[in-house]
Amino acid sequence: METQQPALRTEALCKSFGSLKVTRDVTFELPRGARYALIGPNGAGKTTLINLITGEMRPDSGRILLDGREVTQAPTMARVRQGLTRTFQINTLFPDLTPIEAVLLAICERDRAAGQFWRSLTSHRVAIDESFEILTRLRLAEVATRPTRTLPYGQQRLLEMALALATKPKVLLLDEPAAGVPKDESAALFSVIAALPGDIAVLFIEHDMDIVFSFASRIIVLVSGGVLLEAEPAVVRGDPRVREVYLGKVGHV
Ligand SMILES: Nc1ncnc2c1ncn2[C@@H]1O[C@H](COP(=O)(O)OP(=O)(O)OP(=O)(O)O)[C@@H](O)[C@H]1O
Repeated sequence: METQQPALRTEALCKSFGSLKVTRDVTFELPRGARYALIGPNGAGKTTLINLITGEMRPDSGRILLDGREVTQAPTMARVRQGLTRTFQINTLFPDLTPIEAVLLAICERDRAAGQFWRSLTSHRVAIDESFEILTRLRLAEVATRPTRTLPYGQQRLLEMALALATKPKVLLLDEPAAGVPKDESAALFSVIAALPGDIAVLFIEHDMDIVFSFASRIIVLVSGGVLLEAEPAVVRGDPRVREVYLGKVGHV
């Protein structure tokens, strides 16, 4: 039976490093299928918030719920098994593997973590088919057998997303997925993100406001660790506080 729970919910999350408060009472919900952007000036606490949600850091207080189940103290891998996956700002790929090898490995690792240690020949074929499906969805099928190091950087970032998809996520957290990608390729990369399956909720950090306003259905604005505003793009664009503390500075609105 479908539940009405949001895919992800945070409640009053707080985190300090010494006397520096980097996450202040952050409460928000990510509904199923969401395409939300997390924006804010440098140092606003965006990556820290992602690290708290994934379990790479523990909050000082507050709660995190995945599909209504509390995971605040759960290890990162347990959260991955419950459908929470992230990508990083930096490239984390193996340069000598091909995309099909990398995605297959990720699928085998997923199944091993789920307790499925042994595969019949038929199920290997199923895994290969699944790998090609993922690569096709991310427009990487044509380069599936080329070593990763020979791929243009934009395709390497797409391969990172393919590896994330191999975990069968319900919530996908993308930390600057287009970082380092030439501007004319980043819109193509985000159109792939927008076209991900409708049951995956996506939260992405992105600095390019043209991209944010084109691809986010809703925007969370973080300033000094706290949520200044969460609203539809048109409302964020017109909010004078956002202009003043963030957008005005970079002059994109
Ligand atoms: N492990 C840490 N120990 C101490 N301070 C940290 C740590 N991680 C982050 N900070 C500080 O916390 C604040 C928030 O950093 P964070 O990386 O979350 O911001 P951000 O919004 O992602 O920034 P950017 O847009 O530049 O990536 C910054 O002042 C940063 O220096």
